[in-house]
Amino acid sequence: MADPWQSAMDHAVAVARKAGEVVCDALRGDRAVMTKSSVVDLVTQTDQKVEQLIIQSVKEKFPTHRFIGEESVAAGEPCVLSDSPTWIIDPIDGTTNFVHAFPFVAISIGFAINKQVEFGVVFSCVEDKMFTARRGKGAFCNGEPLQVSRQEAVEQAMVATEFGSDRDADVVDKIFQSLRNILCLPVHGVRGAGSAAINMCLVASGCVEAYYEIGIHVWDVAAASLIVSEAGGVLMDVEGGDVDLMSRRILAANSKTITERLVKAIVPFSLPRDDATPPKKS
Ligand SMILES: O=P([O-])([O-])O[C@@H]1[C@H](O)[C@H](O)[C@@H](O)[C@H](O)[C@H]1O
Ligand SMILES: [Mg+2]
Ligand SMILES: [Mg+2]
Repeated sequence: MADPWQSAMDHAVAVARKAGEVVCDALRGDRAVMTKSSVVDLVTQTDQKVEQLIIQSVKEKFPTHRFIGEESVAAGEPCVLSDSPTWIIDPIDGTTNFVHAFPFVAISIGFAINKQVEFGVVFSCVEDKMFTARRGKGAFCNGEPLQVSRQEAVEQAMVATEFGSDRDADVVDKIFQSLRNILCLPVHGVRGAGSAAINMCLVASGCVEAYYEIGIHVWDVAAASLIVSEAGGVLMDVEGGDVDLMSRRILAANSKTITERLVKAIVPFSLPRDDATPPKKS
């Protein structure tokens, strides 16, 4: 049977590529910086412009579909994942990188029905890498199949994580305790690309064995979560239960063995859920 969502996925790839051109062009010019939840939670006009570009272009083709977009939620739209077809958009994942022209930024577009991600598209535009996954049909980078690493010895693993944008001293202490525990397992190394979506695509590509972070949002990880699982990886909560994309926490790895070792090392904490914030607009 023909895939009912193939045309939506093709559209996502096309619009992600167009958005990538806008982002790469903007990287060559001035980038005025604004702040959101804190002085280190950054946003630019390009984030807003790219989100509008994606939403408008999807609306023209799929007028009944719903959206969860990072910048729309920041502007007061609700962050609700219903059973309806929903596009989950991060127009620039890695805005801090974008502001500093650190060359890892991605456009992330996930598409969910019945709260399940059906396809995911992550375009790392400076690298010109188009990561795609369709549920049940594998994960790809520029058309080449992806496979997670087969390394199950944590002592020989590379782990990706991020410091996030929370500067509360207690939170920062917990982040450092986790890092200390992981470095002393020991592991080969700890890395961070500055983009949750790219970190997860690195797991899917077999370049790092795992990525974890507390503080991410659903738009950072929705698309890449499918890319990881379709590449043979495992998704979990940082305390070891089922992953919940609204919970602000994620652990993505190549295997259950690695996730179980990391769960013991990560110092967990909780943040308000993405779907807990009441919308500012009625
Ligand atoms: O704000 P944004 O650049 O779209 O997304 C952020 C990036 O993915 C960053 O690497 C991660 O540490 C944050 O948790 C995300 O919110
Ligand atoms: Mg993001
Ligand atoms: Mg973003």
